[in-house]
This record gives sequence, C-alpha cells and structure tokens, in this order.
Amino acid sequence: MGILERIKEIEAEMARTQKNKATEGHLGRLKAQLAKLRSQLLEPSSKGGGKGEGFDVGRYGDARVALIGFPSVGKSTLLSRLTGTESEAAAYEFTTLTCIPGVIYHNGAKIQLLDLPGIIEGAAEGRGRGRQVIAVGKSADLVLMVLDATKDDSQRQRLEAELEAVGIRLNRRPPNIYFRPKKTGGIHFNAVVPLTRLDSKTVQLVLHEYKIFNCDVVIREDSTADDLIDVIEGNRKYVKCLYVYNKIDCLTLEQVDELARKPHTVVVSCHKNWNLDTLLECLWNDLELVRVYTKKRGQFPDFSEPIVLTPQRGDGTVENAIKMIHRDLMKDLKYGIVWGRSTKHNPQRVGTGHKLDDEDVLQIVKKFG
Ligand SMILES: Nc1nc2c(ncn2[C@@H]2O[C@H](COP(=O)(O)OP(=O)(O)OP(=O)(O)O)[C@@H](O)[C@H]2O)c(=O)[nH]1
Ligand SMILES: [K+]
Ligand SMILES: [Mg+2]
Repeated sequence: MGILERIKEIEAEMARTQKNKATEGHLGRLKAQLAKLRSQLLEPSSKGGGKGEGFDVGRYGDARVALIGFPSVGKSTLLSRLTGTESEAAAYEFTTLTCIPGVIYHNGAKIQLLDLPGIIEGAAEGRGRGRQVIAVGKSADLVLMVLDATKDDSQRQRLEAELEAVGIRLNRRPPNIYFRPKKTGGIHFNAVVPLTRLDSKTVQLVLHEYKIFNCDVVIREDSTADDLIDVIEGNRKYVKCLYVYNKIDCLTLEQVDELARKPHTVVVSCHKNWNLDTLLECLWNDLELVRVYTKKRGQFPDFSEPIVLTPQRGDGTVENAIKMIHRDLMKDLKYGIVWGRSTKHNPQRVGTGHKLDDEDVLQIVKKFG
C-alpha cells in the first residue's frame, strides 16, 4: 500500500474513533503514525520530490514573505501593487505557475515578496504544485495568507489545515516540552504542570510508535499529543502569518467590518488600492525587523544603509549586528557604543550580548586603534 492510501486509512480510522478518555491513547498513536507518514511524504527522496523548476528563487533582502492562497484570490495582483514587479493576473485559476519574486522597499529595509501558484486542497499530499509552494512557504519569515473576501470563510480553515499537515505552525510558539533521546535508562516522563489533555499512557504509546524506549521528557505546559509529536518530529516550522482578505470592494461595509475584527487580519482591495498602507504597516510590525545604523568615531551615523536584524537571524544582539558587517570583526572588538531606545543612557558602552532596538545607532570600538 502506498503512503497516501495509508494516510487515508488512518484518517478514516481517526474519524471513526470516538473521542474520550478511553480512546485517548489509541488516538495519540494514530496521530503519531499519521505524522510519520506525512514526514516520509515530504522527504525530498520520495517520488515527485525535489525543488521543481521555477521555484528555486534565492533569498534577497532582509526578510522573505510568501503569498499563499487558493487560486484567483488576487496574490499576483497584490504582488504587482506592493512591488515594482508585474506578475500576470487573470480571471482564470492557475495563472501563476512558478515562484515570482518582487521586492518591497519600506522604512529603509528590503523585503522579498514571493508570488506563488494557487494551492489546492490535497497540496499537503503533493497535489498540484503543493509541495513546491509549501517548501517556499517554509522558507519564509512570514506568510501572507491571501483570502477572497467574497468567498465562504471555510477557505481559511481549509488552507490552515493544509499547512498544518505539512508541519507549518502559524502564529504559534514551539511547545514548551523538553525532549532528549538517550541510549539507555528507559523513559523518564515528568510534567511540571497538571496535564488535562494528555496522560502518561498516551505519552508512552506515542514514544513507542517512534520506537523510542529511552529518553527524558519534561512537559512544562498543558500540552496535547500533537504538541509532543511536533517536538519528537523536530522539523516543524513556526511561521508568522498575516491573513489578507482581498476584494473587499465587492462587500458591504458590515461584512468588511466583521472580517476586519479577526485577529492577525487585514482587509484590502487591490483593485481600489484600499488599505494597502495598513497592510504594509502590519507586515512591518509582524516582521519585527531591527534596523541598526552604524557610525564611525567623530562622524555622523550612516542612515542610508541600516544593518537589518530579523528574529530568524537570532536575537538582535550587538554580536549578531557585528557579524553582519563582517565575520571577522568580532575578534577585534573591544566594546560597542550605542545610542537609542535599547540603552538607559545615551550613549552607553555595551557588550556583545546587548540587545539592540529598532533604529539604534552603533559605534564599534576595536582593540587596537
Ligand atoms: N473585485 C476585485 N477583484 C480583484 C481584486 N484583486 C484581484 N482581483 C481579480 O481577481 C482575479 C484573480 O487575480 P490574480 O491576481 O490572478 O489571482 P491569483 O491569486 O494570483 O491567481 P492564481 O495565480 O491563478 O492562483 C483577477 O481577475 C483580478 O483582476 C480586487 O481587489 N477586487
Ligand atoms: K488567477
Ligand atoms: Mg497568480
């Protein structure tokens, strides 16, 4: 039996199984089986894998944002509006067939925006160009999930389910679970908070499903079996997501108002150019970029070309900023001098671990000279 059929079979069994205390362990084991099969499916070696022609776009700029959505929701129209790049838009589905990069220039930073083909249901199982689209989505710092405001809102859940199935976790933090496999010693399982959604039998069953018989597990929050599986699989991608409802020119004011109240959501009309500035502002805030201006002794700071740190490049520490200027600069460093919001006094001497804030100015003092 192929992987896809096995996935279908397990999903069917899960649907048949009533959810209660007695079936918790069984369901946990089925979830682990499902997660393992999906991992196999996404391995590059499995059939139909590989990056695929037209998707191998290099990283550019300070952050990478992917446009993900069902066909004809307006992804390409949005790319053309926000960047200088024209990506073909048309009334028929699957107008876009490859990854089309554009660049947003905003607040002195360069944000790479990637237009992608529309996703269809079953993308997680490799339908359409799902696999390639998902690979690009995983490589992004943020996903703009583009939705058609004129369509039924189940589109959002369906799309989320597709991304969930391939290990993309939207707007979530990694579970607070410590997990360490060992050579011997059996399973040591500990929970430091009361667990209302997971019992020790389920933990055992999930671990056995992965053939793990020796390990330490410490659960530090009220986790589920899915959380535990995410930690064992270890390859989950925690990506920020902003939901963009496009085509609000076709809705009533009441309908627009209702959509706009959802969390992490922006409503826009690409045709009418409505609210695109708000979209940029939300995108900017969510990316949490830290711009650092460098300054030489006795000179004004260079405000034209900031060093841009992202949460994905590690914390916005002085060390990370210096490494972005030059790999070798760290060994010559004596200390830094910083002006800005991150310091108590201006200026202030700082060490390499000091966390910089957006728009700080940094002067590097070297050991010799
Ligand atoms: N009414 C309305 N239509 C829009 C808006 N933005 C885009 N469209 C239309 O929606 C259709 C699809 O737009 P595209 O930009 O091609 O959508 P897409 O998501 O890139 O589509 P695929 O590449 O096929 O997945 C086109 O006919 C656009 O003119 C909008 O703000 N309002
Ligand atoms: K289209
Ligand atoms: Mg398109």
